[in-house]
Amino acid sequence: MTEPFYLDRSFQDVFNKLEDGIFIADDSGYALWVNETSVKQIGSPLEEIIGKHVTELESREMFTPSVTNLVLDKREAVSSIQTSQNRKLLASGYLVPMEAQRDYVLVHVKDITDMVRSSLQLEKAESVINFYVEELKKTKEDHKLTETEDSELIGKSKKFMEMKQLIKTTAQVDATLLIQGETGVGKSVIAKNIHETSERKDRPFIPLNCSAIPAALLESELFGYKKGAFTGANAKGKKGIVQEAEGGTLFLDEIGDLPLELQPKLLQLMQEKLYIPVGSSSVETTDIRIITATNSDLSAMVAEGRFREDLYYRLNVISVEVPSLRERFEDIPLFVHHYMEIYNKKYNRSCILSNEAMECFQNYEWPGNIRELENVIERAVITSSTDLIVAEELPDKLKIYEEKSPSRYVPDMEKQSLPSYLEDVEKQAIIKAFQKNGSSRKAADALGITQSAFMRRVKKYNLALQKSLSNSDSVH
Ligand SMILES: Nc1ncnc2c1ncn2[C@@H]1O[C@H](COP(=O)(O)OP(=O)(O)OP(=O)(O)O)[C@@H](O)[C@H]1O
Repeated sequence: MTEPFYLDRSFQDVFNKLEDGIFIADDSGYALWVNETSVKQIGSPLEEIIGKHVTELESREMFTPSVTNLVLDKREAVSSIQTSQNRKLLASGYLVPMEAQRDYVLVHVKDITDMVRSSLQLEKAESVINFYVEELKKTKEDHKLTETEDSELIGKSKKFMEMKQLIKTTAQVDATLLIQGETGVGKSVIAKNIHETSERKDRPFIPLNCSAIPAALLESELFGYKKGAFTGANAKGKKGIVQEAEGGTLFLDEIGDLPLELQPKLLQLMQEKLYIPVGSSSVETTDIRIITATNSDLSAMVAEGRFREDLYYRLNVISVEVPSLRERFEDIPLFVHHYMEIYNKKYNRSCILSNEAMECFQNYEWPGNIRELENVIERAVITSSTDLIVAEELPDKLKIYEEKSPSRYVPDMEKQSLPSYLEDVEKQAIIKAFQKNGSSRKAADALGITQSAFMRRVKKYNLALQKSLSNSDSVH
């Protein structure tokens, strides 16, 4: 039985104005008084609440769990998340001790549905953000995989070291530079390296491939245009890359493809640091360093009247000849290791080249130079059926080599440590013995080691062994 409960009228008014629910029960758990918000939260008329035991209200699914019961059980303040009418409520119950009367329980109930929803949305948003951050990291890594680190110029051969010394010196002086060399030797990488080691390194490096842009558009691409310069032009006009490169370096690749009619304008830019945007009558000044590159024979083009002589001499203040890969064959293993590491990581493999395959790399002429070598390695890592890439798996063009010609392959102990070189040799021996003998026991016999020693090494190097290239039985 509930005793009559008296709550001062002014308290009732205050409690009824609250946006949070107030629920008062006696010390046996019978509801004595609730404010208007609480009635709405419970979702039942007042007469179905007052005088009822909280266990009954709970069993009629007006709310669950009952915080009043929890307070009465523990005889201390309790907070709990309640569910009522599919909403989430934070209910905090307090035992209020009374001197003259029986104690009672006061429960303060805050609707936190929207907060929970936004925190869930926040969680979701966070997980989406995390997903994109991870994807971005991966993309960055992939990007790093194919783009050599700017400052990293691979090569230790004498020819390459001499060239490196020259570019180191020229980076410091602000002179115009012409980089010459076959396709894929690294002219663009060198231009960027020069910029990044020069005093202009904090300003933009803007590359433009003269052969990639139609001759008619090249002038506006270089110098920009004023509004209304020609039909189809952007109404506001457009900045040229000369302006974008201000203070930095403009790298003009394939300069041999610069149309004859534009050549005087480039000469004016180089000599007087002046240019006129298309459709403009005013002359602009600029402060940029110009580096150009070509794989054409510019002096022959001059002789044939296809390139202006004065511009040729102006461009060629300092000339850097980048050696072809066949002129620096000692560097081939460095590039092989470099790209093998990159593509093993990218395709989750642990491939190595057999000595014969490395010989093929060393004996091939590489007309496409480093770019071609990179492509061959990527293809081999993708297509090789075992971790040992053998000569037979290489493209036909590489397989044509004189069996009897002395090998040019000398392991580079500066790039590869002795233990890592010996590991490569051991891996090769294991893979080959298995391919030849078809079982781990016979392969171990052939190598003069026990079968368990053989298997230990297979495990150590994580090798996926196959009997032959066409046989897919693997050891594990
Ligand atoms: N010394 C080097 N060290 C590391 N990577 C290099 C080096 N030289 C070239 N590469 C790589 O070789 C590839 C070709 O280089 P790059 O594009 O600079 O050649 P290029 O001479 O400018 O070619 P093209 O004449 O066809 O424009 C790139 O992937 C580049 O990262």
